Amino acid sequence: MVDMARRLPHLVRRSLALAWQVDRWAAVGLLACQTASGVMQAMGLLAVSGTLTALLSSGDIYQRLLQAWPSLVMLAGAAAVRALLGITVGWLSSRLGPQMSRQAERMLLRTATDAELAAYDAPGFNHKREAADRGAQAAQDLVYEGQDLIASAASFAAGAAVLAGVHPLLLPLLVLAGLPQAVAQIGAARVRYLAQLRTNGEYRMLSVLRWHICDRYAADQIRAGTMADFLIDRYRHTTERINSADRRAADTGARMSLLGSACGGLASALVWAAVVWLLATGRITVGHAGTAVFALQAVGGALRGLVSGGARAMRTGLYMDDWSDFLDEAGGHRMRRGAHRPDRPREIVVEDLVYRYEEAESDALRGVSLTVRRGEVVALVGYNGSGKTTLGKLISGLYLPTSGGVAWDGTRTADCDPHALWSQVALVPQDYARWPLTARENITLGQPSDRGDEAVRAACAASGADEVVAGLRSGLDTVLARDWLGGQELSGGQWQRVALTRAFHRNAGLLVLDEPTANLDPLGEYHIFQGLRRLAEERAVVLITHRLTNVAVADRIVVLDKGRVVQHGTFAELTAAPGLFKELWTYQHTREAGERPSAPKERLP
Ligand SMILES: Nc1ncnc2c1ncn2[C@@H]1O[C@H](COP(=O)(O)OP(=O)(O)OP(=O)(O)O)[C@@H](O)[C@H]1O
Repeated sequence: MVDMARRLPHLVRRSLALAWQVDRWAAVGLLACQTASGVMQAMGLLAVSGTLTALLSSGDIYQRLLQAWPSLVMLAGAAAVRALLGITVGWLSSRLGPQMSRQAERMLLRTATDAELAAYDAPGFNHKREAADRGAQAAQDLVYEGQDLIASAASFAAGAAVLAGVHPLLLPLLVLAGLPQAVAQIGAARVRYLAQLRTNGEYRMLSVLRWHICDRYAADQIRAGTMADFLIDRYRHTTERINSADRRAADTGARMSLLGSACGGLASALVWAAVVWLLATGRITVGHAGTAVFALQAVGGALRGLVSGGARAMRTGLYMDDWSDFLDEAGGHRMRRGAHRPDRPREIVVEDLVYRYEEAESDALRGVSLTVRRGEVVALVGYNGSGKTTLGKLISGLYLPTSGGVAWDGTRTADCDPHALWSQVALVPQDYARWPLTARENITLGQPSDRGDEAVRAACAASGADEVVAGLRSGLDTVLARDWLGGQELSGGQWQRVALTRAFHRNAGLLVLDEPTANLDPLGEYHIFQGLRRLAEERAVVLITHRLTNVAVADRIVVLDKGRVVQHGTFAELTAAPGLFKELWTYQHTREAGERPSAPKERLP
């Protein structure tokens, strides 16, 4: 609570800034209306007090009614204005609240894309991102909670003023009576928050399972593999774990509330006893006692409102705190690199490179050194898990070395502006994204060149995707997603051609192709490798492939094994020299020739 109180001003500032950003007039109007509504409530209470004092005073009833009349008018007026303000507050809140959450989500998305790629390998990052996401959703609750708090605070202030006027003893007693409930409710809110935080991982698993179970990409495998029962069972087990954590939190919260209410009840009895005692000992009049009854109820209600609103606001504050922390630090992975803006690289030098994934027990790459030059195709080959993809990502500046260096024309990737560097990278990863966008957007990645569709068509011709586009109902305007209205789905190989077209369309100085033809037919594959030399004229090309016949196109071949470079040379050199490449080549070559191969040493049974 102390920590929360310390961070509260920062949070309030950020929330107000959020409201100001999305709709400043609604934010100002809301604050003004809430404050006015609080003032009206206070005036109403003062009017009740005035009416009661007038009616319960001694004298002629006609005179007393006449005396009470202004207060009654004030009471009715305050109630009418409050009703109007209530409607306005409701209208403005429903405008502002959802917009605040959407804005908070957008800020979160921007922060997530500004985090280092390595963040996604750190288990804590996803956890923090999810907590922040919940904070973004909760942003709109702050509007309603702030509203309740302001109203309760105004009502408390009015009641307190009236009560203090009746007798100075009553107010401190009442505040004391409210304390146990306040502590209990805030404690319960914190218990619920912590339970949700602990089950974040389970929630993530649920959403992943939901996606896998319902999405069409795995629908055939779920049916053919008769997996539905297994997956739904897994879903049930996960929900049971969440339910049991929720139940425990609810039970603890209820126990805390019960204890708080019991203590609060006893304390309230004390307050009422004090009123009776004050009346019995002639310290207050009957009129004052009547006013005290109303004021006590109003202040009690306001206090309860303050306590429960405060507890809810504190819980929302904890969620918002996660969001705010994430915005500041991107889960501890905000990109902080240099400002150098590299041109098309002439030479990329990798020197004594070591890379270890977060929390991995060993290095994925150890002591790797190589050079990639413009106009060259460098092929990376090796067994699964030998580090080829990781090396490709380090050369592209997607990861930063754990030690050693990757330098583009003499400047380390860590010292380069990452966005400027990536604008010089064209990457075809093994698992390319299938964006539910038009074919054109899928190829240009939302960044059309000055030559417009002409450049898109040239890239399509280079990858063989021209035939794919020709078969689309609306050509480049076709949305590549069957589920979407008017969309059309592509085959695996057709998607790979689109992924290659993206890279060919991009005017980048480094082309990284990770298994670029795994899904292509032999003709498509031949076409790509034929075009590779021409592409390399103006670029540095890094080619990762298991098809060793294709690496003949490379100027140099780097052979990796368990994260180390074990051989390098031209195709002719490596097929002639004994070593891993020759073993792999002999195995693949003889197999393709239909002969019975002998397995490479130590690897295959
Ligand atoms: N995100 C990750 N987190 C932790 N370890 C990883 C991650 N990605 C890869 N690794 C590990 O790093 C090593 C190298 O993986 P990498 O993907 O670079 O191999 P590869 O040679 O490209 O394999 P393949 O031929 O199967 O594509 C492997 O041991 C792998 O388990």
